[in-house]
Amino acid sequence: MTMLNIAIAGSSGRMGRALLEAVTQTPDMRVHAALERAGSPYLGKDAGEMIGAPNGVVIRDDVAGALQGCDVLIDFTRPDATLQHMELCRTRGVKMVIGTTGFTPEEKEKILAASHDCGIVFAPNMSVGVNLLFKLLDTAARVLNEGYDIEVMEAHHRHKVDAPSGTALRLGEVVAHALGRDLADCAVYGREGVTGERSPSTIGFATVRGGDIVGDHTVLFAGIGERVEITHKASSRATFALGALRAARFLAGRGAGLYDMQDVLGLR
Ligand SMILES: NC(=O)C1=CN([C@@H]2O[C@H](COP(=O)(O)OP(=O)(O)OC[C@H]3O[C@@H](n4cnc5c(N)ncnc54)[C@H](OP(=O)(O)O)[C@@H]3O)[C@@H](O)[C@H]2O)C=CC1
Ligand SMILES: O=C(O)C1=N[C@H](C(=O)O)C[C@H](O)C1
Repeated sequence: MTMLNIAIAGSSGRMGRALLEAVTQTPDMRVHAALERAGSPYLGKDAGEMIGAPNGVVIRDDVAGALQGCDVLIDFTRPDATLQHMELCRTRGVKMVIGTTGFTPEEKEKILAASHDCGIVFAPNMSVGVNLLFKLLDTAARVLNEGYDIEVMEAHHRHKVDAPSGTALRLGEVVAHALGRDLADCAVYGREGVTGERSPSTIGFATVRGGDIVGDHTVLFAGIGERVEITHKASSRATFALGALRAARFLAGRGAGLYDMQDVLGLR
């Protein structure tokens, strides 16, 4: 059995902890390094302590050092941090799984450019269920292509900093692509005041933030006399973490290039 050495960025975060737990329980992977930002109160602590299973891996902030001997860096942090980590991975040929959301189009271009030098899986949602949803949605949008108003609704925990979620935006992109539209031209992000009647060519987005909601997404097709709703609800971050580990294993056997979970799951 070949062991994969995994480094985890943002290891004390919500996804960082879920990843520590998942890697610890995976026989062909080991936690090679656990990273946090300079000044973090977690630096110097045993990473395993955060999940109640000390493992001797000390949380550190020197990313370059952590990448030595590392096969894949898994990064669920913030766009600025991910891009900094990516430049170090790029020059060292370390593969990367990027789960961070909230990138600008220009930042996404940088990820594409870096993928010419190292393998990167970049996906706003690593769960199998949501990636199946993307497939189902493509079919639904092609069938319900006239007479149905399309709205994307999402709900997340109170700590989430970006909106709409990366997943909601991808859901919108899938629908727009299936209908031959460009999301940038037809998206409506929230409504207020006297908005006028709904334009049929728009794709609307609605965002809810509260409590500990892990992540709910619904795409609504509202027609005359019927509604179709396609929904996914995540009840644990383990689903995202396990998807990220599948992505890391997928990258192990591949060269440079930009992939997403559709590639990893063979759904393309
Ligand atoms: N693709 C997917 O399947 C999923 C994607 N996500 C995305 O993952 C990201 C993280 O989510 P979540 O775990 O809930 O967030 P958290 O805030 O819980 O964790 C983020 C971690 O990144 C660290 N971090 C932030 N900025 C920096 C920096 N500049 N340098 C180094 N480390 C930094 C934070 O440290 P500190 O606390 O010190 O700021 C923290 O440890 C979000 O973008 C979210 O949308 C989430 C779930 C699933
Ligand atoms: O921040 C989160 O928590 C999540 N973020 C991702 C997104 O923005 O789509 C995926 C998941 O829904 C959880």
